[in-house]
Amino acid sequence: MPGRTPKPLVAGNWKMNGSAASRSLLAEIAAGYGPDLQAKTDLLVCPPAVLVPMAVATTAATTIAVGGQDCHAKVSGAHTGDIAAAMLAEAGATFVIVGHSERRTDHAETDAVVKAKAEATLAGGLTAIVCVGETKDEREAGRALAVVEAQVRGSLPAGASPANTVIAYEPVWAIGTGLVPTVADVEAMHADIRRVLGDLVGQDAAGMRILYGGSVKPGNARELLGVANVDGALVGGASLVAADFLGIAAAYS
Ligand SMILES: O=C(CO)COP(=O)(O)O
Repeated sequence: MPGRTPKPLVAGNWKMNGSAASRSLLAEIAAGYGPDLQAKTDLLVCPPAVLVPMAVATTAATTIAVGGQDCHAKVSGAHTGDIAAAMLAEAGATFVIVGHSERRTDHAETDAVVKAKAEATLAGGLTAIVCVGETKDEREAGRALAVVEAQVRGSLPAGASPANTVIAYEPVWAIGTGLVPTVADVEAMHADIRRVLGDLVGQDAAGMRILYGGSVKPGNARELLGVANVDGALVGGASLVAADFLGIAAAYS
């Protein structure tokens, strides 16, 4: 059976979790990521920045990619506590998550800030995972599609292509709650994001990966990830348990 196009990506966002002991989690994930799984699904782990070198070293003999969870829009300078895309790249990361709703909320990141960070990611030679998603109030008001469309238009980096940019649709109300949208709602949203990408990048839209995120677990992965235009998952809590993360990755096998 031919694999899906674009090739699905299952990405783990560890958020502010993990320690040096997470080496064993990564070793377990690596051990379970066999040739069949590798052929169908790409795997990425995004630990806190200080754990990136450990994750890179632990996965060095595998095809598992490592990413950061944020970067600054500037390449260097007086930005205490921040980290540049090039620093993540030097540590061996190849992806950066930008515009996660937790950062949009905790750090008041606007679409313009997210776009600048995504552009810094591309300039550093890494792939940006640009996160978008509506709140519960916005969905209940019937504004989900419009809100996400505006976020995609406002956050997509200049020069975005399937090789350097991934979109992650994460409804804020589904993150860490166990709640998930209906298959019909996921299908409608992902189709709409594809349409908007068509406006923005033309034919390249077809090859750009659009991930779903928000309470993805092994038990719902096949249903959610099997939806048209869902090209993988951005996984929070379940990415911290090897069997769960691998179980989600197996959704496309
Ligand atoms: O925010 C998320 C991934 O970035 C999703 O988190 P959960 O999978 O824990 O709901």
